[in-house]
Amino acid sequence: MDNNQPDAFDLLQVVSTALRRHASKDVFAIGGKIDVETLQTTSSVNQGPIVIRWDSRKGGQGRKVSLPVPGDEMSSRDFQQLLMDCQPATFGKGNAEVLDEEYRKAGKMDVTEFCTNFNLARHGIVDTVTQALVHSAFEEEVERNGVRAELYKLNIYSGPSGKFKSHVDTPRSENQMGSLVVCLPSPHQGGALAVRHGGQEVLFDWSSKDSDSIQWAAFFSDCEHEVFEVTDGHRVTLTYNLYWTSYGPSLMATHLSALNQSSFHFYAALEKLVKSPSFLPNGGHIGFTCTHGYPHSSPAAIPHLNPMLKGLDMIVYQALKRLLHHTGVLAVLDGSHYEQWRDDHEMTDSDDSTPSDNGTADPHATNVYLSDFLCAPIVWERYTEETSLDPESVTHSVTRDNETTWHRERVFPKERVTWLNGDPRSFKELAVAFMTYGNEPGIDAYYSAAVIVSCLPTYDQRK
Ligand SMILES: O=C(O)CCC(=O)C(=O)O
Ligand SMILES: [Fe+2]
Repeated sequence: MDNNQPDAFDLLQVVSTALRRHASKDVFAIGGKIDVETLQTTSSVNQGPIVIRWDSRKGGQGRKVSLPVPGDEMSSRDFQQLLMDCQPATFGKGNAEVLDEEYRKAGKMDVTEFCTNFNLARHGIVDTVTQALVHSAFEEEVERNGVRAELYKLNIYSGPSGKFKSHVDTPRSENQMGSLVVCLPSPHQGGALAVRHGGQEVLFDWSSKDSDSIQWAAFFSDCEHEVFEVTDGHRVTLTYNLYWTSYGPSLMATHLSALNQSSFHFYAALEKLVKSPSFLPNGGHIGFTCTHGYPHSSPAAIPHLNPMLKGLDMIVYQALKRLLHHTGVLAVLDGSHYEQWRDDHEMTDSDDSTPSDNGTADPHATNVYLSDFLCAPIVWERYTEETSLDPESVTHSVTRDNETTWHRERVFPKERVTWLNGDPRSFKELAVAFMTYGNEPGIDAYYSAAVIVSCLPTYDQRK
């Protein structure tokens, strides 16, 4: 073995440390890149280069410059004028605003002095920040579900000595969660941004000779950061303050008034249905078969499932939740091979309480096995004459102190569900729910489809 090679165990240890339980907190700065080429082809309306417009102090005229700055003389002159129209950037020291070029050497233009066609939302930057940072800060912070970015300043750090020494940004409100820096296409050398937190550092080096991309970084407010010296060229940035919002993309599942449901045709029809005395007067379950697939592999994923619903599934979930409080996303297990097996062995259903048709032939209702997770972990089922593949009574083993015991549990109750859009088992997109393992070698599987099921109270209760 090469002694200079690190031991695989040490390498693994580094990975484990990085991924340790609270690793989410280690995500404190993220960044990304947009190629200028992509920029010019992603929108039919807002095509072309990034443009900055401002009122020049020279003659009070409106000026504009495109980035990257085209090679012609006039464009270079406009860019020079932008440099001249920027003011020396200050920074906060205690309560005072200080100008000290040893600490910060940069030009700035306040947001009231310029405008730009650069559009954060168009490039998904805020979406990415929300996705990556909101979840890193999630834990107890219930009201922090999304992020809003507010343009703050244009800054130009020019070579040979543009810089901003180590500092923490002053929060502008208690809702401020971080800062976002977007580096516009302009050739420069040096000027890397270092962001530090908890003894770790992330470096964003956007220096480039050919200014072919927009690069950005976002970080939490409590991170110390610094811009190293720009040795050549001009590093042009837009800075944004990032604020928490109480509403975010994943919140729709719990934010029931987010959508005006009454604008949907089906909502009025559904409301009428559940208010009708002739519809399930003794109560029951109503279900909707999801139109998208939701792969999940553990019960722990359940709390995160509702926020992930897509399209019509989310709209129906909201509607049912609003009308009938007890609504959940579940799986329907396809127990057909158990039923076949049972019939072949001329056995009756093990559970006498299995709901029946009650004499009313409702073509929309079927008896199904429900699971409260969409794709259960492998459940070890021991084949016995009586229970082979019975979804209602899964047998699983627990090994403790080298001793294995077998448990039988009623994990997948059979319920009668009235379907709003058809029994999921008639849809073809069923996902594997769990695998069973018999005494005989061989593996079998149940299949499942995601459904939204609500409990409908009796008519007297829901009146
Ligand atoms: O330009 C950067 O990368 C960071 C600028 C900065 O830290 C600030 O404006 O407060
Ligand atoms: Fe800063």
